[in-house]
Amino acid sequence: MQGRFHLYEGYPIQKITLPMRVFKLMGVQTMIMTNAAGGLNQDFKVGDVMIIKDHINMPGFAGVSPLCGPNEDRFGVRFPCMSDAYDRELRGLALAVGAELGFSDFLKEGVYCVLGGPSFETIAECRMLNRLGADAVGMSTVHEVIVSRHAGMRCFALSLISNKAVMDYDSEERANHEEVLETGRLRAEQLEKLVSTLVGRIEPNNNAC
Ligand SMILES: O=P(O)(O)O[C@H]1O[C@H](CO)[C@@H](O)[C@H]1O
Ligand SMILES: Nc1nc2[nH]cnc2c(=O)[nH]1
Repeated sequence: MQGRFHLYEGYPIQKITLPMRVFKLMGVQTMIMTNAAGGLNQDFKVGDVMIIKDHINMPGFAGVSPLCGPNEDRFGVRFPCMSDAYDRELRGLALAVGAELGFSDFLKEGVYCVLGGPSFETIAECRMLNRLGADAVGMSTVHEVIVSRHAGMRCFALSLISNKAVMDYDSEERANHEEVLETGRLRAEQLEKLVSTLVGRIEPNNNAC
């Protein structure tokens, strides 16, 4: 996909994730997703690329899930497991490929937290999310992962740390979308290289879920 749909654009969550079911019907077995996210982990720098190892689904806590409603049995079970949402093998492969490409300095692993947006977080919200165990915060990806996993597709996802979440009341920094876009432009080539090399290393017969 070029781009994606977001809750903050007003789309129902089932429409946001409809493409995942189309991919499943087309025979796709592995989903690779990328996003831009604010860095909550104080060790992260702008421009770091975080391999997502787990997520915190804030809208899910409030009952906003793409799987709400009657279960579509032809895709998956009523109560899908999420403790293995981000494929361990692909994460390891991505770290190895990143090292080979000389990207280890900016390649990290961590937990992504999704919020509804479109407002960026307050300082108190950033502090809370960090204490809850989130390393990065954004407004996408998790809904797609949930529907992909429900349908038995493997998931791999990367967050580009496009800005640092503001955690300090004395800070003059302000989250803004221009910085998000600019960081994306600066890392685009390396991200493309990382993903295309990774795709070339995925064994077709490794894909069975
Ligand atoms: O998650 P993606 O769409 O990559 O982008 C992230 O960056 C945008 C905000 O700057 C929001 O869309 C947020 O979700
Ligand atoms: N929620 C959220 N989404 C983002 N996308 C890019 N940066 C951010 C951020 O700081 N917060």
